[in-house]
Parts: sequence; C-alpha cells; structure tokens
Amino acid sequence: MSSEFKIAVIPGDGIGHEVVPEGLKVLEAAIEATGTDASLDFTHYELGAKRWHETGEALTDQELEELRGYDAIFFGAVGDPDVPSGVLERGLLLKMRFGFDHYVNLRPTKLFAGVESPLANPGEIDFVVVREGTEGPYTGQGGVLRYGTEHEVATEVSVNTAYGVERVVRDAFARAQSRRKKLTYVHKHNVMVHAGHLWRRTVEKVALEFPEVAVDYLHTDACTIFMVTNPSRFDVIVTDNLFGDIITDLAAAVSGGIGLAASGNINPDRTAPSLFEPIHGSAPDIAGQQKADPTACVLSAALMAQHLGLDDVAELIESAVEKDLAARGGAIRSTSDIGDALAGLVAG
Ligand SMILES: NC(=O)C1=CN([C@@H]2O[C@H](COP(=O)(O)OP(=O)(O)OC[C@H]3O[C@@H](n4cnc5c(N)ncnc54)[C@H](O)[C@@H]3O)[C@@H](O)[C@H]2O)C=CC1
Ligand SMILES: CC(C)CC(=O)C(=O)O
Ligand SMILES: [Mg+2]
Repeated sequence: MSSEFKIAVIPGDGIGHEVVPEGLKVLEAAIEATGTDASLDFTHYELGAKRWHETGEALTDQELEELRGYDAIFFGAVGDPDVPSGVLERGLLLKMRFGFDHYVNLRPTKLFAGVESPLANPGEIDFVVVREGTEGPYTGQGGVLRYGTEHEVATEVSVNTAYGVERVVRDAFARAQSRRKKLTYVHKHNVMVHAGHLWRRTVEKVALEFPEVAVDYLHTDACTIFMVTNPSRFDVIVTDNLFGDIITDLAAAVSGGIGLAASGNINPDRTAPSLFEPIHGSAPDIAGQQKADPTACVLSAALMAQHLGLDDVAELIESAVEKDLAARGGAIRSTSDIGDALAGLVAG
C-alpha cells in the first residue's frame, strides 16, 4: 500500500531560505531514486521575520493547530537582527517544540571520513546527544521585577518534572542499549542541587531497567573539556535543554562544523508532528550570499525520512553526504552547488 506523507515546510529566516530548498531537492531526488511508492506532499509556510513585521504574529494558535495535522515539519532557522531577540525564537520555534511535545531533541554527531576536525587528534567521533526539549530553563518561567531600575531583578527558572526527566532519560537509555551501550548524563548537580538531583535519581532508577548500559556522569563544564580532549568517550549523552543546546554547538564544531549538524525535535509518542532542522541558526552574517553549507539541512531531511519509516531514502541521503564529504577537500562551493552535487549523488 502506498503512503502519502503531508509535510509542512518552514524555511524561517536568513539562511533557512537557502538551505531548505537544497534539503528538499535532495530529499525529492532520493524518493525518486529509491522508487519507493511513498510520496511526500509539501505545504510551504512563510513564517519568520517578514511575516512578523507584517502582522505582529510569529505563529498564531490557529496555525499551530493547523500544523498539528501534518506528518512532519521541515524547518530552516529562525531569528532576525531587526526583530527583538527571542520574539521569533520563542514565538515560532519554541511554540512548536512545546506545543507538539518535542521532548527528545536528537542531535547526532559524527566525524565523517574526509572531514577535518579542528582537534589535532580527534579519534573516532560518533555519538548522539539526547537533549530534553520541553523543560529546563527554556519554559519562559520567571520574570522581571523593578524593570529598568537599578534594583531590577531578573529570574529565568529551570523547570524539571519527574515525568519529563524520566521520559527523556528512558529514551536515551533505549538508544544507548541499541548502540555501544554507554550513557553519559550531563548536568551540574554540584551546584543546581534541586534539578540536578532529580536528574541523578532518575538516571539511577531507569538504569535498573538497562543493566547492560554503562552509566557515566559529567558536570557540564567537564563535559566541554572531554568533548575537545577525548570525544571518542561518548556514545549517548542525555542532558537538559540548555546544557544540550550549548554542548551540541561544541559537538558540531569538533566534528567538522555547524554546517554539518542535523537534528530532530521528536515527539516519540507520535501525538503530534516531529520537526526536523539543522541545529544552526539563521546566520545573518552570511545570509543571502549562498555561503551556507546545506549539509546539516540535508541530513535533517534524512532524519525526517527515517522518522517516517523511509529507511532506504534516509540511507541513500546519508551515503550521498558521506561520498560528497569524502571528496570535498577544501573546495569552496555555493549552497546550491552542494545541494546539486548531493542530489546528483543520490540519483546515482
Ligand atoms: N534553531 C534555530 O532556528 C536557531 C536560531 N538561532 C537564531 O539565529 C540567529 C543567529 O544566531 P547565532 O548565534 O549567530 O547562530 P548561528 O548558528 O546562526 O551562526 C553562528 C555562526 O555559524 C555560522 N553558520 C551557521 N550555519 C551555517 C551553515 N549552514 N554554513 C556555514 N556557516 C554557518 C554563521 O555564519 C555564524 O558565523 C539568532 O537570531 C538566533 O537566535 C540560533 C540558533 C538556533
Ligand atoms: C530556540 C533556539 C533559538 C535555541 C537554539 O539555539 C537551539 O535550539 O539550538
Ligand atoms: Mg542552539
């Protein structure tokens, strides 16, 4: 039986408009090349800075509900220098992450053959960060007292629930079980004793269900050391929303750059569409210049294909990326040239 998947496409801002067309180009080439009888039906949404300037809205509640009807969301990036910081990030992207219960923010990190790492001796880098996606300091809890005065007080509260921590920790253990059976949980429980100890107790409890998985703990600051000095020690990392955001930019940097780092914002219970995006932002410093590497976006399309059960499509895209990276050397190519090359490799 053939299946049709409805995909909402949101390029967003800045280089989102350049990398998303390349992601779609490679994805469509892979669908055709595999001969799968599945088809993807794309609906484009113009959301981001332009639309915010026109209407004052980042994403309405009605649009959020409309998006709920899709099988997946393919996203570029959000954020614009002419929009107050946080308005689009919270109003568009985080509204979807929270609204669609994307509690697993999955960020695989791999040093592909032929890719140069800034580390002198990188060794093998192949790990996945499971970043909690719906809690922590990203919930918007907190506020400001005596705004604008010399007595101003600003709080940003980290929210951690037993339910929320346990479900993401269990997901990470299951991933470790099916990989190299090592889980590193990363927090800062020497200082953040309330949230940190909830994470610690939760990991200890769930570990009993996964006796084959070796568990390791690192404070976040020490994690950044080992990510640079010995990234091979990692298999699966589980951590909170903010720590996960920070360490995955570092993970991208040590494994060849932010332009290669893909992600999935996953709702594992499939009660709402999952969202796939490169981990980078809208990169205003290079936007509109065809300088962005679309590979992260292309690999995010592969993650989306895998999520939809199109494993052969995902594998074809990944192997095209591997071939292209192995042959790249120091060549400088435009965003669309890289997309064309990847689509060509996929077509065979
Ligand atoms: N998921 C999202 O939509 C995210 C949005 N943002 C937003 O993006 C805007 C810019 O944020 P920044 O902190 O500058 O982070 P950024 O990730 O946009 O850029 C950081 C640096 O990486 C470079 N870069 C990013 N993607 C690249 C690619 N594909 N190829 C080559 N170079 C690339 C940029 O040119 C810049 O020098 C802000 O408004 C921020 O809030 C930031 C991170 C994630
Ligand atoms: C909401 C985003 C702008 C936060 C971020 O940097 C990320 O998720 O990687
Ligand atoms: Mg980030």
